[in-house]
Amino acid sequence: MSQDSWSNRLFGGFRKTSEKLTENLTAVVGTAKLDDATLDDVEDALILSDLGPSAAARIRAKLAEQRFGLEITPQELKEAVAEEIASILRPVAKPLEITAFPRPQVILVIGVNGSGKTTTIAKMAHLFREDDYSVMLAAGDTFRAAAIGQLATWAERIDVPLVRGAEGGDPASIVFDAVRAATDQGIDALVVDTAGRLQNKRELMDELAKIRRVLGRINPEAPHDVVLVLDATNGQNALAQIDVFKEVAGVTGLVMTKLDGTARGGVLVAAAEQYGLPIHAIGVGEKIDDLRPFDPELVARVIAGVA
Ligand SMILES: Nc1nc2c(ncn2[C@@H]2O[C@H](COP(=O)(O)OP(=O)(O)OP(=O)(O)O)[C@@H](O)[C@H]2O)c(=O)[nH]1
Repeated sequence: MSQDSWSNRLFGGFRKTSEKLTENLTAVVGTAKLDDATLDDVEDALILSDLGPSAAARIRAKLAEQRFGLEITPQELKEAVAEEIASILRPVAKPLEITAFPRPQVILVIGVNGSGKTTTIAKMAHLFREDDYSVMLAAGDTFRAAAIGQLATWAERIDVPLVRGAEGGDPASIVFDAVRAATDQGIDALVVDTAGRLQNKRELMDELAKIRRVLGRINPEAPHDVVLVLDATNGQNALAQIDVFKEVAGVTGLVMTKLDGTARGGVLVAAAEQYGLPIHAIGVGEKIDDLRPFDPELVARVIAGVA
């Protein structure tokens, strides 16, 4: 997809988030001087738009430092906010790169059911292939037959090999078979789906620990990545999931999905500010090419409503 059509898609996807933030910001400033009361209102507007208290305080402090007592128009305010959002997003924007040697790079994908995990796996596979990497998928979520079936449908649709077992099978043994097959076939990236049963933390933790042990026996570096998929529509609750999964699985990076059609896209900024984990990509739709590595400058402008 061309950069232009992706930015259009992004603007469309983030429309609700950006409308909410710009409405909140525009309500604050007429052509007022930036005083304490206005800064309080700006901070509140940012919190209301899900950017989180910590990012809001940081942006407020920066605005105060640069413009306190000066007149500011709504447009200037949006531009200043965009710049501060970009400075929060820039350090965490890291595309997932295939660098493992020996191959394959093993990427565990975790997240609660319904977060968009399976769809994201297919989209990630598609992105890797666009960069000429070979990909294999492993259906490590054996808890539900539907999860295996859904991954199989995607694998077929995008023509990528899939290693799967029976419902209720041992995920670690599927992952073991998958790594062996991927190694034999010289596959670059092995993307592993996992169960998302957060309700039973102990079981999930044991399951992931077992997958890690098995992987470690084949390749001490594996898994190379543990990517947490978050659903932006969950707002602040998505942040709580980072805490839990960090504890259960040792997250190395994030993908945030469903940024289209939600007014809660500001949570991306909150996640970046509060956790500092790499954000590999963002999803703005259900189609195969609706996931892209994220460009912090563009996303910041889109969120703040600066065209
Ligand atoms: N609008 C939108 N929908 C998405 C996005 N990513 C995934 N979805 C949809 O969200 C729903 C859940 O996605 P799945 O990929 O099935 O999620 P999962 O986490 O694997 O969930 P289970 O299949 O229940 O384990 C599907 O209808 C997807 O099409 C996105 O970026 N935007």
